[in-house]
Amino acid sequence: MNPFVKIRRDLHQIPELGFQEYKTQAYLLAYIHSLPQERVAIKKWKTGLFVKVSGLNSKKTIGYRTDIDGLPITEETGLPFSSQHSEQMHACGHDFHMSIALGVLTFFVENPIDDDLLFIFQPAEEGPGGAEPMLRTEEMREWMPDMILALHIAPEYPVGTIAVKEGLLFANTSELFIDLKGKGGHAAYPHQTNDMVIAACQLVNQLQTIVSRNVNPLDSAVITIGKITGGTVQNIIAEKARLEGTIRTLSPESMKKVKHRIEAIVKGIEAGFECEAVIDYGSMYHQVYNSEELTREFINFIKEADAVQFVECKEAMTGEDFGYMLKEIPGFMFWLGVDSPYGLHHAKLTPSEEAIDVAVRVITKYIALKGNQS
Ligand SMILES: CC(=O)N[C@@H](CCC[C@H](N)C(=O)O)C(=O)O
Repeated sequence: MNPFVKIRRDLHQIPELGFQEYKTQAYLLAYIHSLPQERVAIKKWKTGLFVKVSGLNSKKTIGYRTDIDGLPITEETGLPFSSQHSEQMHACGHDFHMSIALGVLTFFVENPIDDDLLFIFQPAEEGPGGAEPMLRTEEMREWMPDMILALHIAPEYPVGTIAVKEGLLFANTSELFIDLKGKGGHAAYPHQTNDMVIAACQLVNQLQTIVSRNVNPLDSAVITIGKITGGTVQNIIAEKARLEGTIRTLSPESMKKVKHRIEAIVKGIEAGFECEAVIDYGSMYHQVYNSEELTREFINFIKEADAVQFVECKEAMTGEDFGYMLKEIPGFMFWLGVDSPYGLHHAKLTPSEEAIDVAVRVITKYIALKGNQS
């Protein structure tokens, strides 16, 4: 078995949520320590890692970033190497991202190039976000890359496909939490209460009018409420309810407008139901904007490469805190085809492991080309 497929399977069994990636960090460290150490320097940051591989005659540093956290999902793949952690799963491919990063890292430890390489193993991509605080660290300042790249698995594309575009690739995101508090009471006396289950239902419906009525149809936005909680038991009218969701927009300006509308609608619910509402926007991610020049060059490289097909994709409403890194460092993110019948964030996501070797080969070739140019 390809050693990086084995690594993917090991990591798949130990998914951990943002900033709790202790076993993952220990696994990554044990593997990296097993490599020849002459050119390797490691710095821990919370549950993440910075790993520098020194070049032979460095003029610049090339960064490669992988995320390392899992999601709160109960796995339903039935795979023999399924998650051993209850209600946690690598359902967004970060096990793939990490094994590919280790494959690339191993190659350059064994085959050094001119330039230095910085591998960033970043916690908490699914939330609350590790990229922005990592950027502010002394370690990052000291080892700041001159360019950076990252990938994300794409279940909808076949293995051997790389999909990318110049400019905007992923949306601006903001989490959304709304707490409603009214007056609970006996199920048979609704006239004496302010029912927060009804308020929450109304609010969800009204929030969905923002995208259809307030956002320019030629622009795009998404408001998804992924979780509703409220009430205590079937014959008590709920005093409290909570909505948890996320907002996606194609520009920071649209994000402001959507939030303004959310606040107006929530005020209306407060007035209409005589209840209190508190909005919390949680964490926000800057859009992923690919450097035109580097992406164009990468696309030309892919077009020439054996065993990979280039697909020019459209922007997606997914979010990625890698956007913060791209705000400060020229670079790009791309989609790697992994051909899964179930999509990202699904309990049955089963990406094809053949994509791991494809990715390691293509990325090492690209980095070798860039890192021997000085
Ligand atoms: C690639 C991907 O799926 N990323 C996540 C990022 C989530 C950020 C945050 N927790 C939010 O929901 O706004 C995504 O859901 O797009």
